[in-house]
Amino acid sequence: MTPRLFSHLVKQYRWIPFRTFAVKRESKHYPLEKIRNIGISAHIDSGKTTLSERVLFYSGRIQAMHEVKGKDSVGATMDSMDLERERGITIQSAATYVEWKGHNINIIDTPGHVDFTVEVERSLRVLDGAILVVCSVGGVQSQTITVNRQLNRYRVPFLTFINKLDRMNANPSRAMDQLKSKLGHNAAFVQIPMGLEGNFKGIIDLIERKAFYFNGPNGEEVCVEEIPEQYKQETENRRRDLIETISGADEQLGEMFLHEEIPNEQQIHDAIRRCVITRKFNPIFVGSALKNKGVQPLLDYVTRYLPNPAEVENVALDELGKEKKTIKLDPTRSFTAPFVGFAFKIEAGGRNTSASQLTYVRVYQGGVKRGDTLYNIRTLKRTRVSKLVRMHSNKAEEIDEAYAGDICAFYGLDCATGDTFVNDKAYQISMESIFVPDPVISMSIKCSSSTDVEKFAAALARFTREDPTFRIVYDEDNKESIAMGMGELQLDIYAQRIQREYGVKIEMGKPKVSFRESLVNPIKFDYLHKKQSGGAGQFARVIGILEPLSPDKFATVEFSDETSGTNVPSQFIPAIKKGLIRAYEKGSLSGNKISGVKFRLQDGDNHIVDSNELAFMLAADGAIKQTQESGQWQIIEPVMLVEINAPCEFQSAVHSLVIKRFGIVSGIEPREDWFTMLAEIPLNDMFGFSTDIRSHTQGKGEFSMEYVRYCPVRADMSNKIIQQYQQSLDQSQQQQQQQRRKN
Ligand SMILES: Nc1nc2c(ncn2[C@@H]2O[C@H](COP(=O)(O)OP(=O)(O)OP(=O)(O)O)[C@@H](O)[C@H]2O)c(=O)[nH]1
Repeated sequence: MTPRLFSHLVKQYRWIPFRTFAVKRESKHYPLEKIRNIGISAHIDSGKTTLSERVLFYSGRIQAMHEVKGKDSVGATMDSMDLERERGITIQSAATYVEWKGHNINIIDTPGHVDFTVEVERSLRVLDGAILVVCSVGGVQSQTITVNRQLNRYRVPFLTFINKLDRMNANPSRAMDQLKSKLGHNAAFVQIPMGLEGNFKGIIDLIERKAFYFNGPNGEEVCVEEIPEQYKQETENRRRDLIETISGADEQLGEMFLHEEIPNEQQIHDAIRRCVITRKFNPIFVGSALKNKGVQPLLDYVTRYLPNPAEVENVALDELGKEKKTIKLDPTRSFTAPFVGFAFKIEAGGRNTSASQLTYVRVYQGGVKRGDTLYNIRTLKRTRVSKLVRMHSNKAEEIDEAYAGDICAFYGLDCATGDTFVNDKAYQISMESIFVPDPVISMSIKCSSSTDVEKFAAALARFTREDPTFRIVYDEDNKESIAMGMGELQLDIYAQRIQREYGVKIEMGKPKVSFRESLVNPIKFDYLHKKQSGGAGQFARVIGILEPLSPDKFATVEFSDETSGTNVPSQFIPAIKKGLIRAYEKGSLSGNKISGVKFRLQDGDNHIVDSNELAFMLAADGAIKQTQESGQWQIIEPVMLVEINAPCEFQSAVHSLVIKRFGIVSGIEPREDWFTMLAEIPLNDMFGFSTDIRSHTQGKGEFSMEYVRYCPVRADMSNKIIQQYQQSLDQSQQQQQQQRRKN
């Protein structure tokens, strides 16, 4: 298939329609104070989905509970995709809502695997609060650190649920110490457990000084009793710790503490709420989702401590006017203020359905009704809201209207993830988009049979549209399509989805790491692009320095306009930037992208007639080529932070495995008869690691990893990559010559 045909097919299939099963549901109009938009986020397998299932059950949203990979083979409600149920992992974030004691809680369950991190990113972007789930055995793990970073990025208030207290070696105190030491949280218990592991009976609320038991076959009967004698002293000690910790963060309680006044229950609750909303304090709750203990009180505290949509300041950027300013959005739930909605997730559709694209929208201001006309601020295109729904996992429930603070979904909107919608074309404001990390891994991808090309293109068009971290590029040198993503698991899941959902057999190449090229030392450039071939000529000159960025910025590029005067007219700066984007696509050492450089434009030249955008674009491109010829370049690669958990007897085996893969061990933490090892290992040396770790630990070891930074590759590796690239260039040259001769 030619690249043109391929890209034509990809474009043509962008609009595959999707779900049909919307049911009509009465939408209740909640006041702002009674709304909570929350996410459940955590490291892999901490119990997010299991917890969501309990929340749905206790709130009466579902009639029966099913386990993740449970014996009944039904699977948890929020893991609706077949692959999620089979593998017992969450792949896509899923939205639902419940009513809890007069409150409307909109919930998004997110995946734990780092490969699907954009799902967490987009959810946290639109939520007002979160539950951070931590396993009482694993404590703070590598993905907990990532989630914590994401919570910080969007300044999301959160509380922590330490789960799995029924497990062997459960240790909630250690987990809390890690939250303090590893994540710098100002944390204290609000609840403590009565017993642990097989002996875990219930929880004690430190503020109310009450014991909670969860009886009945599904823990649905919450019994509140006096605290057993044996826990009374611990309760008082922990309660004191709690008040001291909050007093350090909250002015009002701090004042009382100084004057040795004893705060009452309400005053403690109020102080915690203030500190949670301002992110000064992390209250710790405990329980076991699987054993149905601790979930109902957790929900009570979600409504008590986490903010309602009006308590979180949301701003948008005024796109009109020279100086862009931020505007505070009005959270009032009415049609008075102009509508502002943010598209944070897209489902571009399955194969045999008739409705159109489903777009998840968080409403930030005003309201929207079915039939309303909206404008996409990025494209200024107008669209009609043909169908408005609320999502309950994979089920769409039709509603008539949505207001500020709601999370809903629209059918038929023409948009991309991160677009802002308004109902008044003159009201041009946009909201900050979602942080999308760059892909770190790639594989060649093709369909086995030429008859499936159309379906294959349709599948790729859909998945690249839905997931901004999944990208397809066409490699001209090797004449093949390359799928790029965040990890082997993500690409493997898409390969399986293409086969299952589109019936297309595909072949994938070996995974390849996304190497990059970066500069070693600063280098000056002075490039003149001049062309005179009859008619209008082209003239543009750019002068400046290309500098390497610091290693922490190796994955980015920067540009600075340091010109004075009019040698480079300011209207050509965007064209220069465009030229750079093109030039950075392919380095000359290995054909990989260029990054980690700063283009400092200091001077240049123009011609009154012959200078135009194209000329300056080509001049920028030429300047980069010039620096490639004369500068010293290096190849850089993504390095991962790998966390390995295994029984202590395998520590030296795991250590040598890490060293063999060129890893640098940054810490080993023993706990009971297990240890946790942290190491930085190049992603390129991680292939097949899961098989190795299993075979070196009799199947008991497990690991997770996340991207940390780009680093220069080893010298031997660098030579190998350069050699391979040169060989592939020679080969394609020979093929072209042969082709020419044939023609
Ligand atoms: N012993 C015990 N196991 C639990 C508990 N909660 C969850 N699990 C188990 O832990 C495993 C992972 O649970 P999930 O709910 O899928 O965890 P998750 O965080 O949603 O997983 P990902 O989304 O794939 O990261 C499942 O086998 C659950 O049955 C708990 O409280 N105690």
